[in-house]
Amino acid sequence: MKKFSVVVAGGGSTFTPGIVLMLLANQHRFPLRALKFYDNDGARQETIAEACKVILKEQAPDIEFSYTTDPKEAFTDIDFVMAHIRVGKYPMREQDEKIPLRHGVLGQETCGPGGIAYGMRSIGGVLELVDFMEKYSPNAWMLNYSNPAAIVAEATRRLRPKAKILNICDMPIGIESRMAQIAGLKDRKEMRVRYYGLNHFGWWTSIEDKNGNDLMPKIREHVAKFGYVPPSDEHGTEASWNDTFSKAKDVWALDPSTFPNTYLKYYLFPDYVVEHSNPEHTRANEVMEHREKHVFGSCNAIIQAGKSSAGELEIDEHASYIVDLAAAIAFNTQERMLLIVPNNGAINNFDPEAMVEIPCLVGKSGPEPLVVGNIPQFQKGLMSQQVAVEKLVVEAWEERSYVKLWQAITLSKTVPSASVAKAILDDLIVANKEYWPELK
Ligand SMILES: NC(=O)c1ccc[n+]([C@@H]2O[C@H](COP(=O)([O-])OP(=O)(O)OC[C@H]3O[C@@H](n4cnc5c(N)ncnc54)[C@H](O)[C@@H]3O)[C@@H](O)[C@H]2O)c1
Ligand SMILES: O=P(O)(O)OC[C@H]1O[C@H](O[C@H]2[C@H](O)[C@@H](O)[C@@H](O)O[C@@H]2CO)[C@H](O)[C@@H](O)[C@@H]1O
Ligand SMILES: [Mn+2]
Repeated sequence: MKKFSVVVAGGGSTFTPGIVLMLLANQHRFPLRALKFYDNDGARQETIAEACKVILKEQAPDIEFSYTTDPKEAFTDIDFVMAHIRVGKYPMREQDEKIPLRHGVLGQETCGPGGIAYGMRSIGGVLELVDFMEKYSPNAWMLNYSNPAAIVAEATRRLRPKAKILNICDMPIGIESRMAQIAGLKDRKEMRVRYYGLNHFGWWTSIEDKNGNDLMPKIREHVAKFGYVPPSDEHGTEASWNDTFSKAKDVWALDPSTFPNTYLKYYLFPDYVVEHSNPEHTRANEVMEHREKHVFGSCNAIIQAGKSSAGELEIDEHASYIVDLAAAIAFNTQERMLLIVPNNGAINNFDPEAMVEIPCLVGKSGPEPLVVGNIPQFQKGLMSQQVAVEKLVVEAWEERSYVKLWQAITLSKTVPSASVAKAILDDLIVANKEYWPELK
């Protein structure tokens, strides 16, 4: 079987060790000859990389491993780029979440003004990765899950239309895992789903088992009472995430014929989110206090001891969708996956140039979207407003336009008025002066 060369862009990510463990657990279906890390923060990456070096030496010494901050070294002779960068890292995520709250508007990583600010930072970073890939390994594919995936996907559609890049998200994977548990199945892959929307803004319309039996009624009975909180939670979900999974029951009530992506809570219940937010301590603080501390603490322990058992790194099961995708391209498996792709008529009564998150069959030439057909007025109205926000952000970045970015924030369903939008925008400009293009 052919072996592949992969570069992880954003090697210093807290998700890198879990993804490396997942890649090692999937060598039978996606074997590696080489694995490289690339990051623009060498110190952050070195800690993650030196610990992963110990793990790789123990488990797969024949995989050639290296890490670098040099794009030419990183992107030469690779088959896949797995990209998960966070431009501005957690300190800027904290600003994305706290600045809107100062103006009575929800602060979130990928939604609302926070997501717009994050998008204005991410576009340049991801386009740079695409250009490195095309310069040094023109036949490679980029599997991008750098957020905000919706804005990044629109930017790559518009500004790198020929690039071999697939934009993906693991939120549906996580929710489907919970749905499978609720339905009494062992794994989400025992389900066959139909879904449509934008990234972090979608709905399931059909869920069947492999024999075509409708699982919606059983799942619906649970979601109506408990949202996506499963009967037993072996993973020990963090409180704020548990609240999000529980709130899905209220989001579901707005269209009981479907199941919602959890992110719709931010657009349909922004008042609830603001009431339950602490402007001094947001999700970014939780992640820095938990995931970042845990991952870097484990990596340092592994480096000190020279053995992986000294740390408590866990395989990122959800990330196996990345191998599903890479294997589908490498071996033409025709895997059925939710991907963020140009609509191009798949949703018949929606903008053909919108980037939509829908089921696709994936093979060596990339994704082949399945037809969705017409969508209802409620979802169409919500999606039209949100996709206009995402498109305006990309136009604002490309044209360096203050007014278009003001329009984008004003148009967001999470923002009450143009005056509040302007106040938030002016604060975000100051906070992002190192990262955004200068607006005129
Ligand atoms: N698509 C999804 O469903 C999904 C799921 C989980 C995480 N993510 C995304 O994965 C990314 C990583 O998340 P994290 O919490 O581990 O962040 P993190 O800050 O721990 O890691 C991000 C890394 O990217 C690096 N980086 C930033 N800008 C860069 C650039 N221009 N070039 C190269 N490297 C750069 C940083 O130095 C850092 O090491 C984020 O974008 C996050 O939103 C997406
Ligand atoms: O607040 P964070 O940084 O913990 O999570 C934000 C990300 O949340 C989603 O990814 C989840 C995923 O859905 C879940 O199953 C599990 O794997 O954890 C992931 C990260 O927590 C969302 O899809 C991402 O886009 C967000 O960045
Ligand atoms: Mn996501």
